[in-house]
Amino acid sequence: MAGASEQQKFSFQEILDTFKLCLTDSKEVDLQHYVDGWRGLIKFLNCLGSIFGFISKDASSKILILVGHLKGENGSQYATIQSMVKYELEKDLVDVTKRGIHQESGCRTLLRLHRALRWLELFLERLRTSSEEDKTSVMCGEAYNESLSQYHPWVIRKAAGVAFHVLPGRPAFFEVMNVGPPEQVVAMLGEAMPLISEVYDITEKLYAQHNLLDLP
Ligand SMILES: CCCCCCCCCCCCC/C=C/[C@@H](O)[C@H](COP(=O)(O)O)NC(=O)CCCCCCCCCCCCCCC
Repeated sequence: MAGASEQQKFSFQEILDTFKLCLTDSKEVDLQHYVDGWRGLIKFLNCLGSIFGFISKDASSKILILVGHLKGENGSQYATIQSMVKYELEKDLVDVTKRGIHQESGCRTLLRLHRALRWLELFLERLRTSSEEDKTSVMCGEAYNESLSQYHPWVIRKAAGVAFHVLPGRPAFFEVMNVGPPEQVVAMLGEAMPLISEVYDITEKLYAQHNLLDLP
């Protein structure tokens, strides 16, 4: 996040603002902003405790792969998710049927984050419409079961379930989000959700068009 050091308190608003910047005028998804949005989320996750370390580590490693592409000699091809897909498919840089020599393709790496974005969408929507007595662990678990879990083996699902249990309760969770009183959190989410959904939907359609949704 611009200007904020790792330890500094940050607002969840900043993270969602970064995601908002993802959409270009022609409705393409800017990869640098997408990556920055995830960086913010990982930072937030790290504030929740070391039990989430295995999750943030995996997400960070995927971010690093994408940054490598962005900073690489063909970086300009990675300006948007659309240009990345076009470039990698044209140059045969994607393992379409089984894991092979292109395990770190932008397409397969981003797909993992894209699937996690669906979890985020479902979780934030639950958070937005929740009431005081609702449990974040339940909201998080339900969102996970409806999305990301289908791509994970049993051990990961089990570990994720254990981690969800130690999530702070709704009031403390809102506190960490550092947005203001609950009404303000709800309003902020209401404003940001449509944009996150749009980023998700555009990516989903693009991947479907090119048969990339099952990349190994
Ligand atoms: C608030 C609690 C946050 C809980 C996060 C829920 C998601 C649980 C994901 C569990 C992932 C476990 C780590 C390992 C995953 C990998 O096996 C698997 C497959 O990778 P591969 O094909 O390269 O082998 N990787 C993935 O599916 C990518 C997972 C990326 C997860 C990123 C989660 C970031 C969460 C950010 C939290 C922000 C919370 C904001 C709420 C207000």
